[in-house]
Amino acid sequence: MTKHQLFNNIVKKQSFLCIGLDTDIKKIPVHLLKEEDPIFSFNKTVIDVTQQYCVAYKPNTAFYEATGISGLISLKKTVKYIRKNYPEQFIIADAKRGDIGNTSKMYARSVFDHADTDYDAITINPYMGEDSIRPFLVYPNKWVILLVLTSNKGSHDFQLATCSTGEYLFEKVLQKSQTWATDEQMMYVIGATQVKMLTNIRKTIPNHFLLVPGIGTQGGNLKNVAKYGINSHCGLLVNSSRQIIYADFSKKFAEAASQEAQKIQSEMAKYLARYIHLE
Ligand SMILES: O=C(O)c1cc(=O)[nH]c(=O)n1[C@@H]1O[C@H](COP(=O)(O)O)[C@@H](O)[C@H]1O
Repeated sequence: MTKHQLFNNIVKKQSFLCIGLDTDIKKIPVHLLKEEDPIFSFNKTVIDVTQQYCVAYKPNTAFYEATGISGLISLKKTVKYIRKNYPEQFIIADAKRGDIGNTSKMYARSVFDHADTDYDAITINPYMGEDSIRPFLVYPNKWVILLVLTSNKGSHDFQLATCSTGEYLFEKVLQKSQTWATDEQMMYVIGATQVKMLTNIRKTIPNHFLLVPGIGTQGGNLKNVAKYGINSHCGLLVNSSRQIIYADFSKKFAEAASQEAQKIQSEMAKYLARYIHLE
C-alpha cells in the first residue's frame, strides 16, 4: 500500500486507528475455548465488528509464537482473513526484528514473501544499523517501521541517553535512518507516552507516518498525540490493543470491542477535522 492510499483510507474512514491483535488464549472469553481454533475465532469476531472504525491491524507475533505451531497457524489464518475480506486494511507484522544482513534477509522473506501472510509492514529494531534494515527495503510497496522512541520505561535506558553531541540517541537514529529510505517506505514508532518529544520529532521528520502505541492501558493520551503529531496527510497510525480487544471478557466481548473502537474513531474524526484542511 502506498502512503497516498493509506491517507485516502484515513480520510474515507475518518480514522487513523490501528487495532493491535495481541491475542492471549488466557484472556479470551471462555465460551470460545470450545472452538476448533479459539484464537482465530476471537480475532475474526473482533475484526468483523471493528473493521469499519480502523485503517490498520497489528498482530503482535509474540502472542502467536507463545503457543507454538498452533499459534502461528492462527496468525496465518487471521492475516489471510483480513486480506481477503477487508483488503483496504494496512496489516503490520509487529515482530520487532533486526539482525545481521544475511539473517535479516530471512526475516524479510518470512514476512514479505508469502502470499498467505500478505503483510504491508513490519516493525524493526534499528539499533543494529543499516545492514539490518536494508533487506526489508527491497520489497516494493512494503514498509519498515523503525522502533525509535518506545512507550515503555526502558526507553530511558538507551533511547533517551544523551550523546556527546548533546542529542538524544534516538535523535541520531532518526537522522541517520532517513538516508536509508524515504517517507514512502519508512515509518517510525514513537510511543504515545513520549508526547513531549513530538514537536521536536516533527521538526526532523515532518512528513513521515508515525506508528504510535501506548494510548489507553499504558496511559498515553490521544488528544495530545493528535495535537502534536498530525501533519498534512495525517501521518499517524495510533494503536490500541488491550483497551479494545479486552473491553469485556463475557459473551458480549464483540459488542464491547466495537463500542470501544467506535469511541476512539469518533474522537479521531474530530482531530482530523480540526488539524487537516482538505480541499
Ligand atoms: O512496536 C510496537 O507496536 C510497540 C512499541 C512501543 O513502543 N510500545 C508498545 O506498546 N508497542 C506495542 O503496542 C501494543 C500496545 O498494546 P496496548 O498497551 O495493549 O495498547 C503492544 O503490542 C506492544 O508490543
